[in-house]
Amino acid sequence: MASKKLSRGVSTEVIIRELVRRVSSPVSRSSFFQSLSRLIQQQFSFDRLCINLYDPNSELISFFTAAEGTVVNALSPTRKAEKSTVAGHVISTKKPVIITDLAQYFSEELQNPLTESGLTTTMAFPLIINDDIIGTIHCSFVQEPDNLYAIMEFFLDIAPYIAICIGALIASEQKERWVATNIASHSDPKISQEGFIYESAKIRQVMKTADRVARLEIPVLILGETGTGKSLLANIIHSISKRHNNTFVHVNCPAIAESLFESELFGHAKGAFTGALSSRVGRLELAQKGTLFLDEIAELSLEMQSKILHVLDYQSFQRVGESSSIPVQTRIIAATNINVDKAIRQDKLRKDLYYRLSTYIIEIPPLRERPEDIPVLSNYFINELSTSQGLPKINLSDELMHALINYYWPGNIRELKNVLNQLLVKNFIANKIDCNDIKEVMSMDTMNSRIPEKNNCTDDSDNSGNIDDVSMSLQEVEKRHIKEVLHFTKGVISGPKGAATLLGLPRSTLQHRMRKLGITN
Ligand SMILES: Nc1ncnc2c1ncn2[C@@H]1O[C@H](COP(=O)(O)OP(=O)(O)OP(=O)(O)O)[C@@H](O)[C@H]1O
Repeated sequence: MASKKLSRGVSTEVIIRELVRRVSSPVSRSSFFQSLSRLIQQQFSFDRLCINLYDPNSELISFFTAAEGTVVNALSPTRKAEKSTVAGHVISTKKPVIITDLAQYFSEELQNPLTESGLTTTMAFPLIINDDIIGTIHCSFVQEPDNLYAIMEFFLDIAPYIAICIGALIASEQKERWVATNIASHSDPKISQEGFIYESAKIRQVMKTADRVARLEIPVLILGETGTGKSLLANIIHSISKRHNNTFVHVNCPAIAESLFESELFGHAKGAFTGALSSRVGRLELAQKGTLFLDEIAELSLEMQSKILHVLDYQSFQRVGESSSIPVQTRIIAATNINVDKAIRQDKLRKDLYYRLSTYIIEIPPLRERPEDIPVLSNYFINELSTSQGLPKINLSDELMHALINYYWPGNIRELKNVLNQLLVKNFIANKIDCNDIKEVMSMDTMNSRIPEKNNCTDDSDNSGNIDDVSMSLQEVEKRHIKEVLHFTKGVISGPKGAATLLGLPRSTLQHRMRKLGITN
């Protein structure tokens, strides 16, 4: 296939809208990929197009779906993200790669399957959501195209949207999987059909409220500590609202650099600033008729907060570098894990925005205040994690369950999930788990105070780090816990053995928290 000149007939904006439209209704990976491939073919010809997904925990790359075009037999569908490979390099640097002479680039001893299939030129781009790399997209050619630069620009424009679409598709696959495994047992009243697992009366009330609020068109503010399920609840509100056939766009506010936030959210006109080579649709517009979820909204600058207030008041916005207003029918759900009164007093959160958002506030209580949820959540996660990772299940003895129920859970459900994951791995390696394992996994040296004295798990523990000490604020507890984990990982933040993985947080979120809590590494 020879490369033809890049047609500017269809703008990237039209392609993006078409992609978003496709993922807004139920779609399979292969039909999404075929549509993408067809839309790209309308712009220029290529010989191979492929998308890889990346799992940071296992550091494995897998095909999103079968590649389009030239067959490259030697490529294994799941492989390690080695830096010596094109995909591995893009994943480790988060930067695109363009190679115009594959045969020369890869030495003989490092034969590349692409070269063996007759391809000479390849370009690969990172697929990034909220600063986390979820995969790579590769486009390869038998002959170097003469419009290589224009093709590169095209992919640079479109890659962030492909990432968002793939993220949405995978999230909906996960939800479907959950429904498939749990609907059969949904006579069990402990599991909500929408994917929120609970037993407590407190969460029953939260779900009741969410169900009512979802049917209204008002903004919602979700409050709760980190890892309590604010993002999951926002997603549920969207999926039971009238907007469920349109897109849910999740924006993790602190993960986007302040200088880029406005154009990320509102889009920009061509030439609006240096580097704005073409116009771009923002995330607000991507969520047209759907829901925009602004996570950790109080971390935004006051200027950006006032622009969001404008959207709420006038249902319109302006792209950066454009003077005309674009009407938008997007529902805004916001969340924060900070104390809002304090944030308003400290001028971190605009009072007017808070009032506008707080038409309806849903507060998710921390896990330690609803211990009834711990057994049902634990059993659910053990099933889910052991199935997805092919690990044998564990039976939580009364003693182990007691330890889980009496822990303070500063990282809430995210931390519980992470602890159970580590226990599954420990059990797989040693063929058993006991209180010592649980203590080790939960950094119990400092967090053991809630385990009753009679519990065997405490017999050799030092109770000095008593987090029930009323003088200790939650922030202090969080700070102390993060410091402990960093000490344990010898300062390593990312990677499978890093603090972010142990705490069950995205790396960028952990770094943000460390900055906020004044923790230097
Ligand atoms: N009740 C629940 N049932 C099942 N899974 C849950 C529940 N609550 C939270 N989770 C899971 O726990 C993890 C953390 O939840 P989520 O990201 O929604 O928390 P969050 O409050 O938005 O956190 P943060 O403030 O750090 O953004 C996710 O994997 C989510 O699916």
